Amino acid sequence: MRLGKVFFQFYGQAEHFSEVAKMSVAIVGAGKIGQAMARGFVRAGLVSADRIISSSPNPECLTEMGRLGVRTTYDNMDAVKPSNVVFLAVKPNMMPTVLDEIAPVINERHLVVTLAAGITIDFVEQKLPPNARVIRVMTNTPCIVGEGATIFARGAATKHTDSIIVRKFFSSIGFCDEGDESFIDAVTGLGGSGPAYAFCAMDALADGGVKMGLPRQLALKLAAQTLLGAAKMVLETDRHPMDLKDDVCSPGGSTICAIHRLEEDGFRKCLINAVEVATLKSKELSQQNGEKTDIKGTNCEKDDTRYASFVH
Ligand SMILES: NC(=O)C1=CN([C@@H]2O[C@H](COP(=O)(O)OP(=O)(O)OC[C@H]3O[C@@H](n4cnc5c(N)ncnc54)[C@H](OP(=O)(O)O)[C@@H]3O)[C@@H](O)[C@H]2O)C=CC1
Ligand SMILES: O=C(O)[C@@H]1CCC=N1
Repeated sequence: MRLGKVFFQFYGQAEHFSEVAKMSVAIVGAGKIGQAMARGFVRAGLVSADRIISSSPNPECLTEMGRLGVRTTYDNMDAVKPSNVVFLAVKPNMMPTVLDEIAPVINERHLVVTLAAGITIDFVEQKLPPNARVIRVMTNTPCIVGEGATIFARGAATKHTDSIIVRKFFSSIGFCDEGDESFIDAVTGLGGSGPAYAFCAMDALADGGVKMGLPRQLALKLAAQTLLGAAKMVLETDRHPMDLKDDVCSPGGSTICAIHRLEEDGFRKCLINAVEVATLKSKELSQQNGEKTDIKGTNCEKDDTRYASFVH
C-alpha cells in the first residue's frame, strides 16, 4: 500500500515534469525579469523558445525576446489566451490594468504566476474570476545563468500539482522553494534585490583593486570569482560564514585589519539596513494594494520619517 503510494507520487510528479515541456507559456511584460526567466528556461532546456510567447508595448523588449526565439506580441490577450502558464512580469503599478485586461479570458486551464513586488495573492485573486489558480513568486535576475533564488506562495484555488509545476520552472533556473506569503516582502528585500547589492560590492572591490594598482579587468574578475567562491563555500560546506571568515583571518595578518575597518565603517549594518528598507518598500506596495501603487512617488531615503526608525 505504502509502496503503491510512493509509486503514484513518483509517476504523478514525473508526468507533470514531462508535461511542463509541452506547456504553452505566456510572459506578460518583456522587461528585465521577463527576459531573464525566458533565457533561463530556454537555456535549461525546460521549454523550447517557440512554446513561449511574450507581450509588451515595448518594441525593444520584444526584439530581445525575439532574439531568443520566443514569439512576441503587443497584445496581452494573444499571449494569455492559448497559454497554460501565465507569468505576470509587469511593474506593480501596471498590475491592476493588466489583471483587468486578462481577467475575461482566464479560466481553469490557466496557472497565473505573479512576480510583481508587493502585489498580494489576494489582490490578484480579487481581480480574476473565482477559483483562478494564482501563485506569487519572488525570484532574481541570476536565473538568467541558472543561479536564481526563488520563493513562491500558493493561492487558495491552487492544487498540489500547481506547486510542482512552479517548482519545476524555477528549479530549472536555480534554487526554488515554497514559503508562506508573509515571507515574500523580506524575500524581495534580500533575494529579489540582493543581486544589485552584490553587483555594487563587486564594483567597489574592483575599484579597490584598481586603486592598489591592478588592471581593471583583472580586478573585476578577482572580485567576481571571490564572491562566487565564498558563496559556494557557504552553500556546500554547511559551515557558518563567520566560521569561514575566521579561516581567512591569519593572526596579526592583513585580513583582520580589513575586517576591523569594515566594522568601523558599518559594513554589516549597511547591508542589514539595505534588506530592511527594501522589505519595507515592498510591504508598502502591498499596503497600497496595487491600485494606488506609485513607485516613483515613494521616497525611501534615509531622512524619510517612514523609515527613520529602521535606518540608523
Ligand atoms: N528586475 C528584477 O530583478 C525583478 C523584478 N520583479 C518584478 O517583476 C516585475 C517587472 O520588473 P522588471 O522586469 O524589472 O521591469 P521592466 O520595466 O524591465 O519590465 C516591465 C515590462 O512590462 C512592460 N509593460 C508595461 N506595461 C505593460 C502592459 N500593460 N502589458 C504588458 N507589458 C507591459 C514594459 O514595457 P515598457 O518598458 O514600455 O514600460 C516592460 O517590457 C516587477 O513587478 C518587479 O517587481 C521580481 C523579481 C526580480
Ligand atoms: O526593485 C524592484 O522593485 C524589483 C523587486 C525585486 C527586484 N527588483
